[in-house]
Order: sequence, then C-alpha cells, then structure tokens
Amino acid sequence: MNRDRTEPIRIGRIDYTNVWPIFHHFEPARLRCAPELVRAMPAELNRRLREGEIDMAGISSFAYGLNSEDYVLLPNLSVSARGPVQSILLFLKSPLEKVLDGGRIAMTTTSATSVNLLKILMEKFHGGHPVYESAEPDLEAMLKQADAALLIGDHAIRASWKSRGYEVVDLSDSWYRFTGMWMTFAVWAVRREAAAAKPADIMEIYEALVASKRISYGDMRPVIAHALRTVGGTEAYWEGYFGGLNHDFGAGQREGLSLFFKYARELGYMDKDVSIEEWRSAGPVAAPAAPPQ
Ligand SMILES: C=C(O[C@@H]1C=C(C(=O)O)C=C[C@H]1O)C(=O)O
Repeated sequence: MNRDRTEPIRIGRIDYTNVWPIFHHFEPARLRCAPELVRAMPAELNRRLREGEIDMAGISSFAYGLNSEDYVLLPNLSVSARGPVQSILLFLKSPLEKVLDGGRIAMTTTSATSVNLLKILMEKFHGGHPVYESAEPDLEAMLKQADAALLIGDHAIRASWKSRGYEVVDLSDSWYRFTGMWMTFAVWAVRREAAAAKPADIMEIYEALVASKRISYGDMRPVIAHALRTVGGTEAYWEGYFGGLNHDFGAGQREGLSLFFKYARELGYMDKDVSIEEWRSAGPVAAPAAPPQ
C-alpha cells in the first residue's frame, strides 16, 4: 500500500521503555512537517511498515533484514547492547540441557529479532534442537505449556521483577559471550518511496530524533523519573537499564548486526544475504560529487 503523499509522515514508535532516550525530547507537533506518531509493539510496527501503513519506524533489526530492499536505514539510531541488556530474557522452568534436547520454548509474539537470536544461540552455539511456539507475552501462561519462555521489552522487565525463582538467561549477554560483538535489536528504517518523496521531512524528523537522543544522554534523569512514574521499579534499576542500552548505530553495531544476519542465513531463518544500506548513501545527504571540470 502506498500512502497518499500529501498526508503527514507517519512514524512508528516501539511501545517499550527501551526507546525512550530517543523519544523523550522528541516533539512531533513542533516540527514543520508535523508527523503523526503510532505506538505499537515491535512485531506490529514491522508489519505496518512492511505494508506501507507507516513511513518510518524503529523496527526489529531482523525485520529490516527481511525487507531491506524496500527500506533505507537511518544512521546512528538503534536499540543495541554489548553485553547484558536486561530485557531480552529467556525464563527457564526446566534446566537448559533439557530445553536444548527437544524441550518446548514459548516465544513472545511481540518480537522478530530476539526470537531469531534465540534460535541462533540454541542451535548454533549450544548445538540444541528445541521446539518453538509463539505465545502472548504472559510468563505464567507460557510456562504452563512450555519448558522455557522468551519475553522482551517491558514484559521481560516486569516478569524479571516478580520472578518466581526461574533461572534467567539474558540473550544479549549470551550473544556477547559467544561472539564478543554488539547485538542490535532495533534499527530505524524508512520506506524507500517516503525517503524519495519527502527527503526534507525525513531529515527534519531524523535530526529531531538524534537531538532528543543527545539530550537524553546528556542527562538521563528525566527519562529515569518518567520510567519510575509510569512503569515502577527503582532509580538504581533504571540507571542500570539505560546504562546497559545503547542507541547508536556505528561500525561496531553494524559488524554485530551483519554477523547476526549471516548466522540467520546459515540456519535458514533469513532467505538472503542482507546488505545494510544507510540513508546517507541513498538520500539527499549523498549529493552526487561534482563532475571533474
Ligand atoms: C532491547 C529490546 O529491543 C527490542 C527487541 C526487538 C525484537 O526482538 O524484535 C524489537 C525492538 C526492540 O524493542 C527489548 O525489547 O527489550
């Protein structure tokens, strides 16, 4: 579906706390192009962007890989970690050895990246062969049916707070231990036709997102205060949480994401080699070089 280009740009916002540093100081109503914000779970934003219902969004990095030919990626924005992330969690009811040996893992319907990261870790790095199923993100209901449950985002955070003594594996930590690399969970993608039709609007939005991120990183206290008020927890928890997250997309994150795509392809979960194309090489930032005189 191609949207009517006279309408304002529609931006998807992941409805989890992990993106707050990018959005806390982002005020769409103050932008000249007055974009609309649509909040949803990552899997829903992945679908909406793929179907052209929205023009740009933070989406699962895996969903970017699946449809990369339709998208350009905004530089320097992501949800990444190098080591533990605290919100991509596998809760174990049975010992890991049993899970690996044909055990059942219930995986949240809200994710695309972490479900594939889980498969890579279980199969490539642990040599296991679990059985996967999708389930709504409700830990106790998931563990009634399965030996282990994968939750992400605020669902994982809240479940970790009221943990019933399950062993918990932080998948970002596992990825780092096995590869020594960054893991990028979400990237900011723009539909190619939107980037071509409205480059100035995309640039205005992009600069406002990057500015919001810069302000948040200069002082995380307002973001932490907002998280305390709306989600709960303690100040120390949120300091640790935002301290472990990273919202850049540079050489390290790119290298980690390429490796993730390579392993997903190797295991048959990604159907092609993915080349990561950032907007600067496709958009107005890359003005053609002046021809030699
Ligand atoms: C770090 C996180 O990153 C996320 C994980 C995603 C996924 O698994 O598809 C998508 C977007 C991000 O929200 C998280 O949700 O906790």
